[in-house]
Amino acid sequence: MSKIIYTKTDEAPALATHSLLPIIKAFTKSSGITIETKDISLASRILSNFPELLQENQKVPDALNELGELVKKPDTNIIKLPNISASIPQLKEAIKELQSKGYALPNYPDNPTTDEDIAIKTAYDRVKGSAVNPVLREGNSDRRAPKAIKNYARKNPHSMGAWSKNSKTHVATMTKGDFAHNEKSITLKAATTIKVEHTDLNGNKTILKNNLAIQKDEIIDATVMSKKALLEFLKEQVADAKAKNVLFSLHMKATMMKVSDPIIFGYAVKVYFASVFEKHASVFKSIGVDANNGFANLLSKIQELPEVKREEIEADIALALKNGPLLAMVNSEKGVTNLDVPSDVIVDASMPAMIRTSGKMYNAEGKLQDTKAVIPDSSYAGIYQATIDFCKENGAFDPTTMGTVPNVGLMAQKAEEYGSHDKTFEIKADGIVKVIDASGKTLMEHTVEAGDIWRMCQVKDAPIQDWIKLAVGRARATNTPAIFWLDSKRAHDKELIKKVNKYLPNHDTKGLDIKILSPVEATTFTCQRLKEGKDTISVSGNVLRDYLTDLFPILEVGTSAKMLSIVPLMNGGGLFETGAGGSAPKHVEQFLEEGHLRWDSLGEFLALAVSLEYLGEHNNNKKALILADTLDQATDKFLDNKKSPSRNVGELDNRGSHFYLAVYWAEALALQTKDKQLKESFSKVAKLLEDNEAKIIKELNNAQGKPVDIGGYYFPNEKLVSESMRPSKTFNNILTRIE
Ligand SMILES: NC(=O)C1=CN([C@@H]2O[C@H](COP(=O)(O)OP(=O)(O)OC[C@H]3O[C@@H](n4cnc5c(N)ncnc54)[C@H](OP(=O)(O)O)[C@@H]3O)[C@@H](O)[C@H]2O)C=CC1
Ligand SMILES: O=C(O)CCC(=O)C(=O)O
Ligand SMILES: [Mg+2]
Repeated sequence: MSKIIYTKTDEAPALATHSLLPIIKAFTKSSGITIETKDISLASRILSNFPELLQENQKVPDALNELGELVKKPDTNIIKLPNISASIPQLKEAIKELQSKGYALPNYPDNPTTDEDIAIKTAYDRVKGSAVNPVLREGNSDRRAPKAIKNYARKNPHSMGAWSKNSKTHVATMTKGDFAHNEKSITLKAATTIKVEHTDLNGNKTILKNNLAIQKDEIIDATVMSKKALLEFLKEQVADAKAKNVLFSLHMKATMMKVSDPIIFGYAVKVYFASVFEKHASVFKSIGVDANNGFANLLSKIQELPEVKREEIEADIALALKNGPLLAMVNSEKGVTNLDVPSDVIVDASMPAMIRTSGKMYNAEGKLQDTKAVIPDSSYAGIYQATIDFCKENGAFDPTTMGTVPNVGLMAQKAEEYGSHDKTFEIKADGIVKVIDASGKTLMEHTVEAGDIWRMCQVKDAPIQDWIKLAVGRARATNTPAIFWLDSKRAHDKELIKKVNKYLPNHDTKGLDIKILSPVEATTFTCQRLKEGKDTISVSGNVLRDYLTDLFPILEVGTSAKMLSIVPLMNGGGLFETGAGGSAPKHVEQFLEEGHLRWDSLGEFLALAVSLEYLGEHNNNKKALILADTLDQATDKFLDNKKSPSRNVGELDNRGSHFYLAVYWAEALALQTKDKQLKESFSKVAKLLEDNEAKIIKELNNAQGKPVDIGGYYFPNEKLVSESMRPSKTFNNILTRIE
């Protein structure tokens, strides 16, 4: 059977799906292809965790779990759109919305004490943060900008802010006491089962993790972020930002690093507003202010207080803001700061956006200003400073001439930091944390203090071998130099370098240019080549995969939404991610306010083409191959004719862009000669679409310019969304008539 699974997710990509999916279904129906949808939206993931509390008609299947099984099967073919990785504030909003719609869900217990509350929190924590991608990614990552996209950017460059040598923008990162400096790493010679044990100063032992199976040849690391060192660092940075008159901005990955980074974020909030937190400590405790959920949590909690108290605290906040450095803003019009919500500023997207904008962010007056970008852990922060240094020295990159940086990323089976949440702990008491194997031998140990964040990461051998193979394959296929971004001075990378040296000789690398450079050296080397118009493959671990596949695409083509993002699954199937970015909450905001959706579905078009090609080859479905080929032609024409959504209301938006893709796809199918049925059928469709173009565009554009009600945010009303995303009766009728 020829089946493609299309994921239903959240926010802008979910809205776009309501318009695009009916087109995809209509175009593939006659080719024996089934498109099945699986709902992995945040709302659906919440609901599937509490079947016992829901009425029969409210229950939803556990689609994520089903997909998690399917990705291990050889013929699976999934198109995965970006989904929300929920921070606690987002999770709470989603729960509230579902409760208001009659779903008897419990509140999120902040400080559970009873067994029942602990069980509820555990269930919600399964949904929290980046809960989807690590489950589906049973393969490594191959992300690149296709030629057509690069050519388009070269001919139609996006704006790039100029860089000045005098820019005061810089990255601030820790020089001691962080994860990078405390890391220890080993490769296991034999399979074992380990436990993680904390012993306090009185000799009391607590098992933090038990029975963790480790495979032969697996690399494990352990490290710790010192709370004291972190606080000292944050205090220095707040003072230094004030002294240098630059914006204070914090760039974390509180969504993906869902245990460690909200805690670090919370310390930044507490340090910035230290005077307020110190003066009102007992009041904050009584109303349950949780800085880890952001400054907005404080603002909303104090609403519960009597007016006099609230006003006193508000005055103290205003004073702290006046005395402290200016804060980078997420939305200056609405007064949303960089410290409001931990998921508003996510390092992979936020740093490139800043670099693209001359190294500036917005201040409270809505003006761009130089910035101190605070990235506490120094493991990867250096790549941004190196990029900033390069831009200061050489000026901004020029999209019309610059090369490209595809990435091959080690990602499979929850590799490295992005699989560490279940092994990350906020330490309760001073003492020692040991990783102990099945024979009782201590493999690694750290002296810790209360409040430190200890974590362990794993990466299995098979994914590493697959990653090296993929890197060589891409270098060979494109005859492009490949750089392994690995630091010979870092404990984890040392182990990885041994494996690269061991497994590279298994491949034919004759004539290929393959190097290992530290991330900072690799950045400078790659940027230099990039500027000269030369291409360089970055072969990186999981975190740098994430960072680099936003950084370079945003500089090269304006957005990572235009990336081809393939995950060849290790057991043979294909996971085709759409773009390399996220679910664009700002786009939903605009859509709800003015009925214009600026989401660009290019990532979906690219993913669909490779998914159809995969299906054609693996299921011997010739029609699927024709659909793939003609879709690529349609995408080329779509770019040539500039049919991407505009940012402005009243102009072509996501829906109109889908219409043009349909026109060009039908035309390409009508022109091909390999399949008579497709030719005949789509000749009629193409004609109908062309003849009705003006009418359809009018119907689509008429739907803009007014607020839209879709009956919810996380769990909108399907009918309302569908109606608002498919406002052209003429277009809808043509689609139903495709045979
Ligand atoms: N694969 C996945 O599932 C991923 C999920 N996420 C999740 O997405 C959410 C938002 O993350 P965030 O870091 O803000 O990053 P986003 O990538 O969603 O947004 C950053 C900006 O990139 C631009 N952008 C992104 N995609 C498109 C597109 N298709 N068309 C046009 N412009 C686009 C938009 O710029 P502008 O506003 O200027 O138009 C947008 O505001 C979070 O919940 C995060 O966890 C993030 C990354 C990957
Ligand atoms: O899963 C997430 O939270 C984000 C994933 C991401 O940013 C990426 O893979 O590029
Ligand atoms: Mg990313």
